[in-house]
Amino acid sequence: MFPQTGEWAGGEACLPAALKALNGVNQRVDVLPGYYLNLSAYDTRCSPGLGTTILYELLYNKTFGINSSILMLLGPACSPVSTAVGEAAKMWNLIVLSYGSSSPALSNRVRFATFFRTHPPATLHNPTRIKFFQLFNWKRIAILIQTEEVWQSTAEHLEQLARENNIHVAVRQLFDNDPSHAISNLKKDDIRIIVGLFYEEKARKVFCQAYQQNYFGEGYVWWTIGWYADNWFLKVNDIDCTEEQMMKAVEGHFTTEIQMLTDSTQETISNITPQSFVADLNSSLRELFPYKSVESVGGYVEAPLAYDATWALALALNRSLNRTNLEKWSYDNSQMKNIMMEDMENTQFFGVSGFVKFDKQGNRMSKIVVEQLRNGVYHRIARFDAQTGIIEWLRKEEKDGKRCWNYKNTSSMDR
Ligand SMILES: CC1(C)CO[C@@H](CC(=O)O)CN1
Repeated sequence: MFPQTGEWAGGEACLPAALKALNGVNQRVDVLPGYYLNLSAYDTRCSPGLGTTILYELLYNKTFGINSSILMLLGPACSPVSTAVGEAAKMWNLIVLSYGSSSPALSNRVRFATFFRTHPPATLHNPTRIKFFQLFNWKRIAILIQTEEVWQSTAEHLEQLARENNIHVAVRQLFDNDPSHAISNLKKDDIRIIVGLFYEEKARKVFCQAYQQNYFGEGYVWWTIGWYADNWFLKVNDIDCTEEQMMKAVEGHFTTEIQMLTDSTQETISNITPQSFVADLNSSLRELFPYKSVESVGGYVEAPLAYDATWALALALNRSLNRTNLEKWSYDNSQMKNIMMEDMENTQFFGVSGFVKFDKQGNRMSKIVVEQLRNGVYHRIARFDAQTGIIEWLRKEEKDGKRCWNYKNTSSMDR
């Protein structure tokens, strides 16, 4: 399931990436020997209703020319579609492997018993936020949340981690469309460290309000999401602030985002390096989307996750060959589903998105990259691995952590 339009058209780049992985799998004699894996792709348009309809057609009407059961589902991408399809799929013992869904709700193993994902949940940002608060002895924070399930469940997880690490969440402000009241409450409570959980369009409204209420500058530390468009704060046509005002409001804020392409130059499971994967994908995307820059093709950043998800499915099926007969697969074969679940949980390999391994909730863990905006440009300053607790500083002047942001007096920020 690869959305080509809708809220997030991630399938634009992720389908070509998945097909490249499939091609690699089918060329290997040591993976699924004697079998040829075929992928039938469908555009869900990021719609839960359409995704559920496609699932039903695949399972029953065979109108897609499929004369046998589908073994596994690659996708959906968008969280709302994964929520609908992922909850239904378990009724047919169907393994679902998403490459693009970030909703923390999908970690619920009761609702989504057969759901796996190579795209980590949004909650993965939280250990990194806590790590930095500890580094700078920031004991009192606030969370500003757009009323969307993905952000509210991320906020709940962040509050739980904060409590466990003696960090006080002094204010938790929710807003739907207009953040002005929430911002004035943060200012009234003299909050200095703010974690903002909202989509890009709302981020513009938040920082425009912060400017108008003079709630910005060196005494305030904003933490937001790193996967907005690079110049998101300059798209001022939907807010009543100028570009210059927005530049002032957003200056110095930090972002966290999941690292989806490894920095390694080592060959991956598919015997190619991550760099040659990118070069190959770019040339394909230039042909498919000649009027777009490759970076602006939907799902470009997540394409490595789709490539690795395809390899993960193939390797899991390959493992199951030793214990079952794929020809015997049918939707009422729960015993075989259990074998495939175990094989998914035991599948691990080095892919183009880094090391791939699924935890008991079907989630894959990754590193988190921390950036800071300075004079309108994002600078990568650190990378954090929540599993090892290791922080890598990516710029030497930050090594001692003291001169990171040349604030004259950090004590003003630990209030
Ligand atoms: C980082 C992002 C853009 C988060 O949303 C994901 C889509 C979703 O969760 O619906 C895709 N990747």
